[in-house]
Amino acid sequence: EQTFAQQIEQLRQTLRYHEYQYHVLDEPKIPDAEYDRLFHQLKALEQAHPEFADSHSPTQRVGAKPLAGFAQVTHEIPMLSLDNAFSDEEFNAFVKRIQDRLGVLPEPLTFCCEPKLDGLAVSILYENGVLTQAATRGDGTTGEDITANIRTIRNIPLQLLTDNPPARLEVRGEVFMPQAGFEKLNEMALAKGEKTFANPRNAAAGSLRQLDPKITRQRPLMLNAYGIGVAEGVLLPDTHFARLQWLKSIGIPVNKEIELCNGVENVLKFYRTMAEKRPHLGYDIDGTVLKINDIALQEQLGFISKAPRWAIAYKFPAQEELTV
Ligand SMILES: Cc1c[n+]2nc(N)[nH]c2nc1OC(C)C
Repeated sequence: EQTFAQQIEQLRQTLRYHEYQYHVLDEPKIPDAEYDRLFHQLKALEQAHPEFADSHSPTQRVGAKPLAGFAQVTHEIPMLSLDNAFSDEEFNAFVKRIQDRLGVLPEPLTFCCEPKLDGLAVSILYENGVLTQAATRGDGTTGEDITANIRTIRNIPLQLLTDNPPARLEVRGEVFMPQAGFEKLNEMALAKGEKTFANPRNAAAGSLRQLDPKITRQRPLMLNAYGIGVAEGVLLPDTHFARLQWLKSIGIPVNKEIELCNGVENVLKFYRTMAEKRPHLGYDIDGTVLKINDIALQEQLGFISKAPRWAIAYKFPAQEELTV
């Protein structure tokens, strides 16, 4: 016979596990209806036993009341932008600059290749495994505190799925709105005579800038992590790809198109493959981000004033503006 505290704790663990299977592994183990039943069972138990309230419970996604404004957050590590390439020649020139700078290079040079999601870059801080703060990129140094809104995004865990979480871990990634959700949102806005959004990126930005988390919660937003900022109390893997795999293992969603490419030819093949996949992904991307995978090499290369020397966004030609 379980105590109420044990029932509540067990339901919280079960729901976190199923959120991970669904949102991170894309391998749900139970039907959505069963998940909903467990969720409402936990909600009822927590309401009946407020002495066991816990702000990190999977039920605690919607902030209390609307904010009057957004507080400012200073990024401990600046969130820099990326240098762009618009042709193979420009990408090759990027690689040549790296070769000139590093002199001897591992052969082949391994790149971690990622789709560049067309959303908003955010920073999410977990302290001792629980989500404590989230901010927009802002100007790279200072962003807006959007913690309450980030907490409403279903594929962002409120608690990391690990028994020994880092003291502090800053996850960096892109919040975006899938195309299907964007079209549904605009249909509803039209039906209600409200303003529609020009594209999913604007819809994501508008949804994250809502002062009322109850509105943000109704918007179909998702996160895909692409990097780590601050990390304390944990020994991180020594390649970028392994770091992303580690993030995924502790419950952080990472885009499934990301792959390692050895040598420039394979990187350019990845770029062309992503260009072909682009119309069928179900979300907007505006190019790829191609990063030196080895962290030691990244640190040797460092950053130009505003962007890293070790990464470049190879963008697609601007898509003809879709008239919504
Ligand atoms: C600004 C940015 C944006 N993106 N998007 C991806 N996929 N990776 C990535 N990395 C970024 O910056 C790091 C290279 C520092």
